[in-house]
Amino acid sequence: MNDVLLSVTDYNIVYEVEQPVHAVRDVNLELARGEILGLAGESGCGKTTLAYGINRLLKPPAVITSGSAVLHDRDGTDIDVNALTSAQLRRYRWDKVSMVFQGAMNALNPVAAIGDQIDDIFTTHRPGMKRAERREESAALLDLIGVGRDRLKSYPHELSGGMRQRVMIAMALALKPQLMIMDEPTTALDVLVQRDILQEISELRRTFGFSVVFITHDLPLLLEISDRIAVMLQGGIVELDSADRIYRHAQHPYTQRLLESFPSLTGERGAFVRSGDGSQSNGGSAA
Ligand SMILES: Nc1ncnc2c1ncn2[C@@H]1O[C@H](COP(=O)(O)OP(=O)(O)OP(=O)(O)O)[C@@H](O)[C@H]1O
Repeated sequence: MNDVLLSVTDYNIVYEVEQPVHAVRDVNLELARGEILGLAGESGCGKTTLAYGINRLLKPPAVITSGSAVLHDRDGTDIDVNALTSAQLRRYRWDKVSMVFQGAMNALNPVAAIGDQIDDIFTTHRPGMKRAERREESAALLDLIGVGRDRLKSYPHELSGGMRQRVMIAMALALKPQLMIMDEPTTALDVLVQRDILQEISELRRTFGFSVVFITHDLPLLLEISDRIAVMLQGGIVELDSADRIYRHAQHPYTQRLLESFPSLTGERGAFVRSGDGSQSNGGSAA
């Protein structure tokens, strides 16, 4: 099996408005299977546009003007994302690649029990599954993500924001995708809740082997959870390296400035010193 899950090559996206906005510029990126890649950079640098491109969620006036995104499926086929027809897209999204947005928890249907909402994904995408199997899978997902199967019959308003966001993550995991794109998935949540959820995502990807593209403004948080970090500036990736090297030896002046803008990183060293194996740091505040 190819160790690379996704190859993005010479990728450009333009919003074709009166003054065209070149939102993604000549991006080249290879995402490894099982890797957590952090996407950092200030507001407007093109992070969401790039993620939408990879998931074919862009709408006019956005146009992919050149380049390609290829997903190397675990079954051995290469999927040219730009070329997918709408029927193929239905299988690609959720099945191969899923996405969790900031505030996704508010996208839950307020008048349906969460168990039924997870069940719906299986009904749509796995029509061969029997009702009892769907129920068991939904229950297992709620256990997995720390909500608990006893909540199957709960309605969204009966759950905290953190629990609702966990339900959205459970839904994103339902079909065992190979890539999860998370766009500020925990920004709206309390810092401790956020940490618990991120810890679980990190463990789950070890168990299931999916890759994560994690988008956030919160560089300290990215340094903790990412294997590698890509730093974007004005649509381009200016630096891409292991989180550890970004933290200790950032090369690009913009990355250095970005690090300096977080006093918790540049003040007393230690708060965010990552362990030698590049995994979890010894904690520190991302607040
Ligand atoms: N529909 C649109 N029409 C024109 N320009 C757009 C549109 N959507 C986004 N842009 C522009 O594209 C650029 C990239 O935006 P994008 O939302 O991808 O950045 P971002 O890094 O994700 O920002 P944020 O962190 O604030 O979400 C910005 O200059 C933005 O103003």
